[in-house]
Amino acid sequence: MFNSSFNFDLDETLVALRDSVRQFAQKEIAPIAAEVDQSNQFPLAMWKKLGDLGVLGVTVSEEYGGANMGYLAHTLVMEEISRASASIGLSYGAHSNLCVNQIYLNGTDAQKARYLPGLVSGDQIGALAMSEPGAGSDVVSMGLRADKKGDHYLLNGNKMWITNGPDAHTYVIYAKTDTSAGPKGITAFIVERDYPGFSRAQKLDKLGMRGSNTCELVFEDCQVPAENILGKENEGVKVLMSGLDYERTVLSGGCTGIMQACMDVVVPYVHERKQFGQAIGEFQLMQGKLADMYVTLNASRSYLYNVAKACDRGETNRKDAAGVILYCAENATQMALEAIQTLGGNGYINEYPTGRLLRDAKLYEIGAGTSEIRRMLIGRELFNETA
Ligand SMILES: CC(C)(COP(=O)(O)OP(=O)(O)OC[C@H]1O[C@@H](n2cnc3c(N)ncnc32)[C@H](O)[C@@H]1OP(=O)(O)O)[C@@H](O)C(=O)NCCC(=O)NCCSC(=O)C1=CCCCC1
Repeated sequence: MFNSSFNFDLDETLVALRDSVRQFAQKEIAPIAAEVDQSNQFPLAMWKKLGDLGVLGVTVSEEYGGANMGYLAHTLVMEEISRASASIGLSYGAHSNLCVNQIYLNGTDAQKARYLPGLVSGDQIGALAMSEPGAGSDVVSMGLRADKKGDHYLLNGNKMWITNGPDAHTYVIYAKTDTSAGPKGITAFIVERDYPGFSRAQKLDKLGMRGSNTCELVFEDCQVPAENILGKENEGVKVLMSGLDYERTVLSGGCTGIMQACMDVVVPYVHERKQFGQAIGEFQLMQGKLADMYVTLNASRSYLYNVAKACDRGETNRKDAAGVILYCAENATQMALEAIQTLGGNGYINEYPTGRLLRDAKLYEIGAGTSEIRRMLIGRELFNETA
């Protein structure tokens, strides 16, 4: 393992949190990373272990069992778990940020009391569903309908590519309560897996992140009590958009975790691997690769930790949330490619983790908004604010 001595101005509490999660992740998660990838299966016993570690509600107040440590802390946890296994990191992020944090930020006291303790302890698993087969980048055009019938809503339609979908007990779902009102007709709901009319379709067979379970969700006259609206009726776009800013920030820790995992493989390898009578790390071209990886990881972390600190100050913004994940995700993919190149023939066989790191990294250029959507959001905002 390679740990940089540069500490990015993290205070003692954050360093202690990062180090304890690192210790746990290297002991409990790293040894099963290849296995969960090969088996295409998240290890369900991990949820309780993460709950016992106290990291499933990092942004949640103590009242609901959380650690109340904020977004930078959450990002550091995401990074250390993803460094050990990007798949387990992704499922962790979907549970703790997309589901738990959305309920914490937008829920009523009754909703928070009902759902958060079980999700934070790891007894329950959480997911969030926004994308649909026909609404990915253009998520606001979603077709899942929610029609009011007395004291409940009837949901009809599908959600697609849902992380933790096969296993979750609690889902944050976005649906159209007014199909003629565009973004002003979207409502967020909390859906429990046992609600009548709700089902999970088959698990998806993905290129990477194979240890993170993903599926399609099906709603056929699914009955959801009106009290399960998260936020206000027809104001779900606010929940969705602000959630994306936090999601893009915290999930960027998945990218820096993958970059760190690349360093963890490459640094010892250039010492051990001998060619032309010497360690390949003696060659300047290899030292150049090391230098580029180190600087790229530091630059990514610097941007990320600063955006996470802005979230902690209540100053999150769409441009930098999109910016940080754009930068970190593309760097993670490039770094995984360089790690494969550095290991040569060994980098290309599955005995080494580099191929998995590349397959896992690619997800972050697509999920939580594609690179193209991120560039569009940043460029449009920059152009408009400088007009
Ligand atoms: C969603 C998006 C940003 C939409 O763009 P447009 O240009 O239409 O957005 P725009 O015109 O800016 O806005 C629309 C309306 O919305 C209002 N509003 C915006 N922010 C807010 C806010 N904060 N509060 C209240 N209203 C807001 C805005 O006013 C507008 O309404 P109006 O038309 O004026 O009536 C889009 O660009 C995007 O980003 N797609 C990727 C989705 C995407 O990221 N999925 C990923 C899902 S998959 C996923 O997350 C994971 C995958 C795998 C791993 C786990 C996570």
